[in-house]
Amino acid sequence: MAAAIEVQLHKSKGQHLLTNQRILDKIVQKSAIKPTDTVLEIGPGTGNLTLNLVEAAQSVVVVELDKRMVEVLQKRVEESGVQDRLTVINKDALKAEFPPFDLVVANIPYGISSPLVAKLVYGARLFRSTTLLLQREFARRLLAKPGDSEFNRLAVNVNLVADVEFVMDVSKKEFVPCPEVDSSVVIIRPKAEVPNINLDEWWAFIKACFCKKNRTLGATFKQKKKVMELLGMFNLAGLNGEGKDYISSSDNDDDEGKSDEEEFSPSSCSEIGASSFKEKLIGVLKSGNFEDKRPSKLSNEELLHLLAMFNQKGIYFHDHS
Ligand SMILES: C[S@@+](CC[C@H](N)C(=O)[O-])C[C@H]1O[C@@H](n2cnc3c(N)ncnc32)[C@H](O)[C@@H]1O
Repeated sequence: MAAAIEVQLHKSKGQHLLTNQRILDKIVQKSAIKPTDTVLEIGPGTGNLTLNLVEAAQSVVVVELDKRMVEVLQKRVEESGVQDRLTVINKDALKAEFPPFDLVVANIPYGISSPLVAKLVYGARLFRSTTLLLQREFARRLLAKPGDSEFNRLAVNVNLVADVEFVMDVSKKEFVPCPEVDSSVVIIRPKAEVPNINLDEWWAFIKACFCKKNRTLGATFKQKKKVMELLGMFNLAGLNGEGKDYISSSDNDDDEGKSDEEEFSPSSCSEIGASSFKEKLIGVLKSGNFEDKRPSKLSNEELLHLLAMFNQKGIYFHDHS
């Protein structure tokens, strides 16, 4: 049975408990848990979902930050006589090392959605699927396709390694206390095959391309700041045009509410090197017909192709932010 609220709930820790048993049942059913599975649950709270998971799986590992929650959860699990199937890790899920598990099922604190999804999909542990209850806007971004207004860096990076399926919307009224936002359930499944690329470089490249996601790539790579950053890296590395060219992608993400940055045009001798490098960058974009394209409309295949073209010209991406 759901509910059992014996502790004061803190909004700052995302403590909104899901109390509708029909929705809890559907989350468990959609997760397709096998009786031999070990399920990882992040943020079990007082255990509304946990009690359902323990019934379906061989064992459940929960990671919960709040000791008060752990005490209530353990009491409920003991009352149900299933404590042997539960392992509790009383830590921050972003810092804890996860033991082996088959799948994740969780109603997570929304404040850690982004780093937690990254930790799961890019983490060392192999798993079958991750069923997550997320803030609706975040779920929509995960599900977005190129050209959708919600499509951004998060969708690009997650879609490189995983497929995301929409399961259902959940109204904020189903939680205690009622949060300000609605929710949605999605299932994330790792792709069977992922591109054989340097992921650190991919993230830096995507960060550079999406620094203003609706700006053309030509405009992005003409920015004075980018070119000058590159020049700095050039001098630092002492490469002077030989070997790898590193482009920093320390810019802020996304485009809302910021004025455009100045385009690079050389005004002194020290800026001549950067000017020719800018031409090299634009040459790559032009040769692939990418100059007028906006990153928010490009598929992962197109972005992978562009990265390969930069690499062929000896240009590599590197995040030193
Ligand atoms: C949205 S509540 C979900 C509770 C429960 N799963 C449910 O559906 O009723 C999120 C839970 O995550 C816990 N939490 C918050 N930040 C956390 C973190 N960084 N690591 C682990 N647990 C966290 C909160 O204490 C809270 O119990």
